[in-house]
Amino acid sequence: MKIGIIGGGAIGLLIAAYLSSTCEVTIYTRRKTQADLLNERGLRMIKNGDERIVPIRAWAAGYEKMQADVFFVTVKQYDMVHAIELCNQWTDGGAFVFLQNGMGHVSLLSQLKAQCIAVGTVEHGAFKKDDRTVEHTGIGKISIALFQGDTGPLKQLLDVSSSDFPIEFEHNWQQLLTNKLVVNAVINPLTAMLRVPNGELVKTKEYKKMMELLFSEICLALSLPDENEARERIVRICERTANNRSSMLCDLENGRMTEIEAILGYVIAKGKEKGVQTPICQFLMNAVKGMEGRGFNG
Ligand SMILES: NC(=O)C1=CN([C@@H]2O[C@H](COP(=O)(O)OP(=O)(O)OC[C@H]3O[C@@H](n4cnc5c(N)ncnc54)[C@H](OP(=O)(O)O)[C@@H]3O)[C@@H](O)[C@H]2O)C=CC1
Ligand SMILES: CC(C)(CO)C(=O)C(=O)O
Repeated sequence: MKIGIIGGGAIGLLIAAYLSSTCEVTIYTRRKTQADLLNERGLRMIKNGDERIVPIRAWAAGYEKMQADVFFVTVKQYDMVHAIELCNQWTDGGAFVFLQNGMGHVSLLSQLKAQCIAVGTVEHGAFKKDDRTVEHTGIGKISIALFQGDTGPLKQLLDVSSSDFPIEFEHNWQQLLTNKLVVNAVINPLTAMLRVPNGELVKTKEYKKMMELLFSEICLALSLPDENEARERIVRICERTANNRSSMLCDLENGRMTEIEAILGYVIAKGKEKGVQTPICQFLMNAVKGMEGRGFNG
């Protein structure tokens, strides 16, 4: 099976490392320097302190046709517009799986000229140490749900799923993404603003209250059907990833843009549609946007 991975970041490198033992994998990077490095020196995967080198093929995206049975699109939300243009121009077949956190990408998917489109969530923790090195910091799974078309080549992913790197299929894409959205909408902005690891949100009494206030607002804005289940999921993830710094906190610490627009921006927009006020979400969104691109000393 041929796998194309668009984006050589933490998640792109992680998927490449695991699937290359059973599939023909090509990573399509944004920068030619990264593709050259991966081709010359291989991908370095670190897990539990052990490292292994995985020989890999990489190309800079946007120079020649990209071919695969399944493409995983692993760029961040803010690069999605360009990624869709890239896919339309340089692919002419294959199924697409979009693995972004948040919901911003969903409205862009109708612009993709493809027969089979799926979305998914990633429960692994992955950290890109340099352009060829990824550390697998938290073992989880990838869940995929069909967004448009029929499952076609996606079914083959079940054959390459393993206990080390499970890939599962869900029926309802909206539910799959909403469940993850709520987790990210609560944990990410709070940890980013308070500058604490995920576990602190459930350990510190005052932070737990902040979390509950934010969660209540999100429940109303999204009309969540089962609040208790959603609350339990958030607490479970805070506990399971207690020492992790959320991706939003890491982005701010490193002076990068965040995915806040695709996460809280979406919740705020949904609130507006329903006439639900979302002052806490707006407060946090402004706080995070104000900190973007500065690093914490800026
Ligand atoms: N890391 C994690 O543990 C988790 C991440 N996710 C989600 O997965 C998604 C990806 O995250 P992550 O891998 O951490 O992000 P990274 O920033 O590490 O990787 C994104 C990659 O996309 C590349 N890229 C951007 N535009 C293009 C383009 N036009 N063509 C080819 N490549 C491009 C970037 O290249 P360049 O380096 O040149 O800018 C970068 O390497 C996000 O939505 C995130 O929320 C979900 C769960 C866990
Ligand atoms: C689940 C969580 C909050 C883990 O850190 C995450 O997805 C993120 O940091 O973006």
